[in-house]
Amino acid sequence: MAQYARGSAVAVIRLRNPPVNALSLAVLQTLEDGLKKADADPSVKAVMICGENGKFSAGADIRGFSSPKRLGGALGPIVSLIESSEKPVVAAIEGVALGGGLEVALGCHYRIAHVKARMGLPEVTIGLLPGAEGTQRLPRLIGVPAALDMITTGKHIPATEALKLGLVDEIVEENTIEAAIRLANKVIGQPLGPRRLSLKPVPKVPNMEAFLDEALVKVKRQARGCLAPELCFQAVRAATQSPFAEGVRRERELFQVLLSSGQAQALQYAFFAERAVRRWATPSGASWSSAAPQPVRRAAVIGLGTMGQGIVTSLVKANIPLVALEQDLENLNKGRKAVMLLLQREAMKMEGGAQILDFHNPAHLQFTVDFDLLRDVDLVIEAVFENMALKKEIFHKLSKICKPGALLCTNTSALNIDEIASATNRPQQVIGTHFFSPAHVMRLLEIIYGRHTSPTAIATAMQLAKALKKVGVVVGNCFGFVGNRMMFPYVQQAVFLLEEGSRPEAVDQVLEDFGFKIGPFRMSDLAGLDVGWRSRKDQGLTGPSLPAGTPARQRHGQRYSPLPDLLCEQGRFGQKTARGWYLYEKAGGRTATPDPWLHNFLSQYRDTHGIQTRFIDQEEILERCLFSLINEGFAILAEGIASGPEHLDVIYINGYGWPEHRGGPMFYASTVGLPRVLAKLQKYSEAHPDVPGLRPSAFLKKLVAVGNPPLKEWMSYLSQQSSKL
Ligand SMILES: CC(C)(COP(=O)(O)OP(=O)(O)OC[C@H]1O[C@@H](n2cnc3c(N)ncnc32)[C@H](O)[C@@H]1OP(=O)(O)O)[C@@H](O)C(=O)NCCC(=O)NCCSC(=O)/C=C/CCCCCCCCCCCCC(=O)O
Repeated sequence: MAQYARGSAVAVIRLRNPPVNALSLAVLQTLEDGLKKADADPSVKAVMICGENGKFSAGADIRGFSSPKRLGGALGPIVSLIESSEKPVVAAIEGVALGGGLEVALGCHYRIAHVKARMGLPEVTIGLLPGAEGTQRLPRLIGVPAALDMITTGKHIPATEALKLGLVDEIVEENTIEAAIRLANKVIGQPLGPRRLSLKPVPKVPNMEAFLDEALVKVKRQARGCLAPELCFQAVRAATQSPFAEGVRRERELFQVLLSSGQAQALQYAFFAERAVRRWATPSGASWSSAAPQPVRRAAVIGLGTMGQGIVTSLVKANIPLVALEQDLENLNKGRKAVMLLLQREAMKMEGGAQILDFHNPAHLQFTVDFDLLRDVDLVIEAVFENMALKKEIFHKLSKICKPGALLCTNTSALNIDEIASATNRPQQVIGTHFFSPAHVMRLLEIIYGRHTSPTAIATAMQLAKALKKVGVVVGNCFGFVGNRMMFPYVQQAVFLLEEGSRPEAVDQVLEDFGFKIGPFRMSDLAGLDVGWRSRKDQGLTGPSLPAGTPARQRHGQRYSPLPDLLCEQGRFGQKTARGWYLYEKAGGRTATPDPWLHNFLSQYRDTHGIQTRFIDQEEILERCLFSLINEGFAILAEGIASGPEHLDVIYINGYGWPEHRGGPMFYASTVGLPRVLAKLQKYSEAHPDVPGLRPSAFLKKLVAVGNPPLKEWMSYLSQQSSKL
């Protein structure tokens, strides 16, 4: 609702819809009523619009977009109504003014903001554009380059930047509402024409067309198949080419295109999924609603390799004092140097960074080789390399040294949390925290509870994720947890496709065209082929422990491809050795070039194993890779490793470069239709009976049998059926 109050010559309209004053139809109705009332009341000389509880508005109620009938172009005409008011209207912006909220403010004649307020038009991030005339007013106010940047990226800007851009007239450090009322009183009677943005011309940019053409190339490159950025661009371009009213018509057309696109639904699903996973629960009944986190006043990181360096950087950025520990002085000095470099780079990106990131102060960041300094920390993150024996040794030591309440976290991408916990005297305080590389950049934190992990430990790890500005997703303990477990069959299919006739660049291209940031082979070259090789050796799948006489392309009766092992045996570890699935310009180089040596090697390999090379089309590449990954997702849900499909989707979007406009793998499966996913898996499984990853999961079959229910109902079928699965 919006609340109308009139105590003086200034009428106050307060947007009110907790927690973020989203603009529902009811809020809009009362806003409209308030404006009309103020207009009709001769004692009212000016109007001030603000939001309840220190927040202006986070924009249109996103949940309303799922029933487009009800939207009916509701907001644009109200923004016009504000602008055409004969009495000055002042927006008092506190907290956030986002999307439709900022568009309301753009309709006002004056905008005054609190210094801590943030503003933005983030519609593009939920697959839309600012459809309440924002694409036409913003360029008129702050110019095309700045408006394009805000509208096509959706970034939030602080009030100080908004002032520099001319988006607000004034910023205040104290009471914004009082300041806005003062301003409203001051401007009573002043001409409003120059304050009406729809009447202003779009400021000229020298060589506007060339500027726009260049901007479009950049927008398209960054969009990677997502429609909204380009349509946002087109709406702004319309502002530069047409009068206001025509630009608004164009904006509406483009808005409707986006609203009915599947992409907007996927992105809005992703928005709510990210919030839904905060409400974690485990099969034993522990949950966010009853578990309280314990404070983390001081932390420690063990191991200053690539992961440890990123984790330390993240903790410093979150202002958590910490001790960084290495096994010896040589590694400590190497690690310290790398961390300092990372922190300097991060500080340069931040306004006032060097002061904010106080990393030269040993009270905030201390480097040591002395385990004893870990006695009084509240939380330890072990980030040494993936070796069970080493990790157990460290945890055994930690359980002797650390104070009783300290939480012991292991950064692992696959190892058994229970086994690591068994080395301690406090398994209830051991938890997996799987960071993604680079750890100070990637948003995902997979949080893995073991058999004995306490609800407090989970709540504390989730709280840590929040402090680090990461998305924490709580999952159960199994090999590879959720993310990597789903990745195994995907990568396996990619390699099988090479055996059968494809090439790395063809497979990568299909998956990158689908929207992945990087295809499986480029990804593998980046991560280093030796990582998987070491793990396969540990599992006895290759290397000296492989029993003599094991067939080259079979393990435990299942199809196995030795191709990645053969590359490693040739010293081809990917980017670090300048050769892997591709060729690179130098060791550590980034530019992947298809490698004739590899093509030849693949042909010889097929000849050796009597494999007939065949042409594999894009559809088969996409389906085999994606559907096997999705199939594993259904198995994970059935086993209770994750409490809902949203968890899997949030993990894939934030940790594995899954295109957000496709909503995550499980959402994607729901849009393809589960019967189709099942039919395709059945087809491929019949063709490859020795590949368990293609054998449809019982849960998927069940969902198809009950009539392909919507994703939000999937888990209810699991509880009815779990005993029969
Ligand atoms: C920065 C935030 C605002 C706050 O972040 P944070 O403090 O971390 O809190 P969160 O956990 O993110 O959010 C708290 C809860 O609030 C929910 N939320 C947040 N924003 C919205 C929203 N816009 N709509 C609905 N719900 C919202 C959030 O889900 C949390 O609840 P829960 O935990 O999930 O239960 C941050 O939240 C943020 O960035 N929000 C999104 C901002 C955004 O994207 N805004 C743009 C929205 S689109 C828009 O404005 C488009 C305008 C174009 C034209 C529109 C024309 C039609 C308008 C009419 C609308 C009619 C709707 C009909 C519905 C009806 O009446 O029934």
